[in-house]
Amino acid sequence: MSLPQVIILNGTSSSGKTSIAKALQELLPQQYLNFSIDSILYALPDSDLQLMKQGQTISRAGYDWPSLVRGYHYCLPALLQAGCHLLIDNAWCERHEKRELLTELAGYSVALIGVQCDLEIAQAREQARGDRAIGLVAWQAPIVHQDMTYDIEVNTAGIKPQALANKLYEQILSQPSWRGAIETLEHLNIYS
Ligand SMILES: Nc1ncnc2c1ncn2[C@@H]1O[C@H](COP(=O)(O)OP(=O)(O)OP(=O)(O)O)[C@@H](O)[C@H]1O
Repeated sequence: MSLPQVIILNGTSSSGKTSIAKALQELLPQQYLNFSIDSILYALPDSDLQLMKQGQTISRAGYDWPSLVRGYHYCLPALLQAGCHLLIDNAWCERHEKRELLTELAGYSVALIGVQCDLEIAQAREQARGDRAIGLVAWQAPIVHQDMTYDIEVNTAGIKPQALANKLYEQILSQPSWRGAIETLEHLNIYS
C-alpha cells in the first residue's frame, strides 16, 4: 500500500491535532511536513499575532483573514509539486474554506482524518493552555465536522497523543483506498 501524499487532520482547536501530527511524523517512514495555518500566521507582525491569540481585533491596514486562509491553501499544491508530502492540521469550519482546500488538493491522494474531542475536554484544554482565544472551541465545535466524509476518525479524549498516533498509523497502513476527500468535495460542489 502506498502512503497518501497528504494527510489532513481536521478538528476544533485544542482537539489535539498538532500533538498527533508531531507524533505521527516520527512514525511515518516517509518524510511529511507538518504545515498548518500557523506556518502563515507566524509570519504576521508579532503584535498582530499576539492580538489574534487573545481573540482581539487586529486593526492594522492590510489585515485580511480570508486572504491568509487562501494563501495557506494555495501553498499546498506548490509544496506537493515540489515533491513534499504533507501532514496538515487545522479547524476547517466554513464551507467555502473546506471546498477551497479540497479543490486545491484534487488529483492528489488525500487521507481525510476527523479529530474528535468532547466539547468539555477541548474547552478545559483551551483554558489550560492560555494561548488560544477562549470561546474558539465552542464556536468551531458545531460546524467543523459538517459536510465531511472522513476516511478515519479518532477521538482524543482520555488517550495520549503517542497512543493515538500509533493507532492512526496502523489504520493508515491498512486503509485500502482514500475516498473521503473526493466524496466530501463532490458533496460540497453540489450543496455549496
Ligand atoms: N490526547 C491528548 N490528551 C490530553 N491532552 C492533550 C491531548 N492532545 C493534546 N492535548 C493538549 O491540548 C492542548 C492543545 O493541543 P494541540 O496543540 O495538539 O491541539 P490542536 O488541535 O492542534 O489545537 P490548535 O488548533 O488550537 O492549534 C495542548 O496543551 C496539549 O498538550
